[in-house]
Amino acid sequence: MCLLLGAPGVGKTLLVKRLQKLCSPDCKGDLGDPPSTQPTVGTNLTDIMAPRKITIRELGGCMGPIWSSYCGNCHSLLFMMDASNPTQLSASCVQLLGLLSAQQLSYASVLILFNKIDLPCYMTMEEIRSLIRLPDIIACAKQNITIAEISAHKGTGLTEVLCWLQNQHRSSS
Ligand SMILES: Nc1nc2c(ncn2[C@@H]2O[C@H](COP(=O)(O)OP(=O)(O)OP(=O)(O)O)[C@@H](O)[C@H]2O)c(=O)[nH]1
Ligand SMILES: [Mg+2]
Repeated sequence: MCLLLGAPGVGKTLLVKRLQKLCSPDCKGDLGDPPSTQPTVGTNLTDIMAPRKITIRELGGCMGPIWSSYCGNCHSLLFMMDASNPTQLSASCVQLLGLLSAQQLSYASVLILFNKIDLPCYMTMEEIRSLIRLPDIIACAKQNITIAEISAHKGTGLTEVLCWLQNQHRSSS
C-alpha cells in the first residue's frame, strides 16, 4: 500500500488518474488531455497495474488533521507539494515534517513530488531547496527520501514516479 498525501489542490487525484492511464494498454505513450478532478473528501483507493498491482491510497488534503490514523501498514509515501504556490509551501513543509517524525512511517520510503512545474510561476528546485531547507530535512530524516519535479497536467516526470513505485513494490513484496 502506497499512501499519497499533500495539501488540498496540489494535484494528487490528477496524478493517480495519469498514472493509471500511463499503465493502461491503450495509452501507447499518449496521455491525452488531463481529465477533470473533484476535491477528494475522505479517501480514494486506486489500483495501478504496472504490470503488477500497486494500490495507492490518496487522502484528501482536507483530511490533514487525521492523516496519521491511516499511516499504519504503509511501506511507501508519496508526498506532493505545489511548486507554483509559495504561500502553501511552509504549511506543507510542516505537514511533511510531522509525517517524517511519525513512528508508523519510520521505515517507509518517501518520494516528495513538486507538482505543477508546467505553470510559468513555479519555484525551481534550487529555490525550494533553500526556502524549506530541504537538504537538512533529508539529512535528519530516518527515511530514504527521493525528490522529483513533475507536472501531472503535462505528464512530465510521471515515468520516474512509476519507476519509483515499481521499485518500492518490488522490494516490499
Ligand atoms: N497546471 C497544472 N494543474 C494541475 C496539475 N496537477 C493538478 N492540477 C490541477 O489542480 C487542481 C486540483 O487537482 P486535484 O488532483 O483535484 O488535487 P488534490 O490534491 O487531489 O486535491 P484534494 O483532493 O482536495 O486534496 C485541478 O484543477 C487539476 O487539474 C499540474 O501539474 N499542473
Ligand atoms: Mg484529490
